Amino acid sequence: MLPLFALGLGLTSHIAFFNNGEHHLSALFYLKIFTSINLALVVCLSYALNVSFLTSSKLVLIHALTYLFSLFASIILYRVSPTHRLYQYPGPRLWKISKLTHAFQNREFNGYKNLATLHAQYGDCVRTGPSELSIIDPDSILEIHASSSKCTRAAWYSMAHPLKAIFHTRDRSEHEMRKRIWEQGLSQKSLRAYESRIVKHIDGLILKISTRSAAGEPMNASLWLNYLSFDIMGEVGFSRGFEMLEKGGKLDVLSILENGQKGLGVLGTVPWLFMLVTKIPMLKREHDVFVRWCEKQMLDRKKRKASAPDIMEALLEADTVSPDPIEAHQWLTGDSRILIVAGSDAVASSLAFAFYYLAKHQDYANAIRDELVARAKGTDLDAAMLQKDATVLNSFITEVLRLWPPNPSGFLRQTPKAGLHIGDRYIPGDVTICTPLWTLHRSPKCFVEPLQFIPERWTTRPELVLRKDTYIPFSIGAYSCIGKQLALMEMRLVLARVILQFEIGFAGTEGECRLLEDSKDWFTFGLADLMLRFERRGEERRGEAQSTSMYLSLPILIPALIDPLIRFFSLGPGLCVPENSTGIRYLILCAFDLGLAYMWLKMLWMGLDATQKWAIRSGLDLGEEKAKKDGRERRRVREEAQRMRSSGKQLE
Ligand code: HEM
Repeated sequence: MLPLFALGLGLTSHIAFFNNGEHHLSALFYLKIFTSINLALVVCLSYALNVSFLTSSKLVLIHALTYLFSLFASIILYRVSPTHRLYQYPGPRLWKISKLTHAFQNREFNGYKNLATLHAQYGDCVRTGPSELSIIDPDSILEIHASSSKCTRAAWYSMAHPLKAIFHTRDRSEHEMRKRIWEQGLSQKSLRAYESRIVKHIDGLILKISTRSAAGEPMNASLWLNYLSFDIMGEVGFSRGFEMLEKGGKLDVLSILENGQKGLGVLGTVPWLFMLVTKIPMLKREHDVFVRWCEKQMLDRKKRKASAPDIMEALLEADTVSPDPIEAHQWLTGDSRILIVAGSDAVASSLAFAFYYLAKHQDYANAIRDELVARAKGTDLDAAMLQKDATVLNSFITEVLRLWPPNPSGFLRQTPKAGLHIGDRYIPGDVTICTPLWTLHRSPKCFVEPLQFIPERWTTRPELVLRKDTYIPFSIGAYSCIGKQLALMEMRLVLARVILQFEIGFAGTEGECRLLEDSKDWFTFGLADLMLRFERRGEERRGEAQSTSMYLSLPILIPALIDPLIRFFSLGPGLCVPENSTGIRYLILCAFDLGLAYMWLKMLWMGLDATQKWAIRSGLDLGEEKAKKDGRERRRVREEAQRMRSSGKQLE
């Protein structure tokens, strides 16, 4: 009788309870309740039936297992049965039964590749979970993501619980409120204020590249770009330098970030499991270290008065007016975490893939360089000019983000209660929809020659773009990337400055570079090594230009500069200022000499080609502070290069 009761209870709890609503936040609670009830039953039965604990335990265990068997059998049968609301959608059977299959398939952090394989096999709309579809139908994008869409964020986003953050907010109005606070630190005015501070860090990278290039050493661009984006994020996010570029591998911050993120690539596919794991002390250690580290950055910033504006400023201000201090703390910790991950990881990976294509396609690097030289017309490389005039550079970046969007597995939305019509397809309510960006951006329905890297599709060959509305590396609509303009500004500044000063090539052969094949999908990319060789363009050109200039101007410079001095100190007859020239006549002749020298130099300058001019300018334009230290710095670079050569030391 009792086993029958347990069977019935399993069936009923599935139909009446587990089959409705969301349960991912309560996994640990259910586990505790189930264990407690069974322990209580052991004790009660032992007293009620007057049997030993061992006997009552056996009895309870049999019935608990019967209950679980009935519950899971019912769940599994329903998920594959024709009565299931997603039955008509094709997909692998094991994925339909449980998202655990998805997690298992992602065990090598290859989530985006798994989704691409499924779409190749099953078409544009694949059932990737009991209640989940992955869709790359071009007609679905606006329906799912545009501001007018009725879809909201899926259960996946509440994984940071109990922390709160803009990225983890599912409620539209709450999200809108938080977004308004974030926008203050990312307005056009703020971006303009960040620019020079960002350039300072880019100069730091250029110095490192110069060192390596002078020593003839390759460098792991994946690593150094990570350091750079992390430093920039520290600067504009928290007004503090993490000094990653300076200290390099000596800091383990990146491994904290890496360990905190990794779990998402596998367990992120099963939100309830992720929540469970991040609640169990033994298992949540890595995750906790990461969250605590982010919290510490936020608390440090809270104590300091920043000398310049940053993104945290508005968030901290909102904190002071919040009525609930605990909730305010959760918001700040959660948002700091998002700022640290989103602000550094996505830019680093986009830049790494950009450098890969620069090394692979030297002709694009040359085209970008020529355009920058022509458009800038001798002015500085500021962000506004790059955004407006650097068409080739911008099309290059756009194409990199098409082929390698930093969130390759895309993002998840949930259909409204009433369901969603996409063309003649009906998707029931409360279904999770995944938009796998990597696969979508490579769909032949959206782009001609979709697997080829062709930046011209965004400029001179628009016929290669079939569906522009499917290009969404930053997402679109209410939940789209709030840091898009900051990210693009960083990318443009880094690429323009490096391309102007260096030739970029693979350290080995292109085939030896495994960036595209071996980078991991941790929701963002865990980058594989990208070993590049940089060759300074400015250095030898500047040398050339300067020595030619010195050589040609000597005949005029010597009399022009020395002669007046000779006359002034009455050291003897002048070379070209006549001996009897005094007073005003003397001054006029000196001015004439100097004017002549200036014209000579000007003519020399005009004789240089545009790239040589840029090389000289960018060499002189490494920031005020550095310009002062230039001589010292170059000596240091030479010495470091010498040391590395003699010891054969690899810094990475
Ligand atoms: C190339 C670089 C970047 C790319 C491709 C990118 C892409 C994205 C995407 C696709 C989303 C939406 C995800 C979703 O809805 O699930 C997003 C959200 C977000 N991104 Fe970025 N991102 C980049 C850089 C940045 C930077 C530099 C910041 C720094 C502030 C940033 C901050 C954010 C934030 C705060 C959100 C959450 C927005 C919200 O919930 O309203 N991102 N990003």
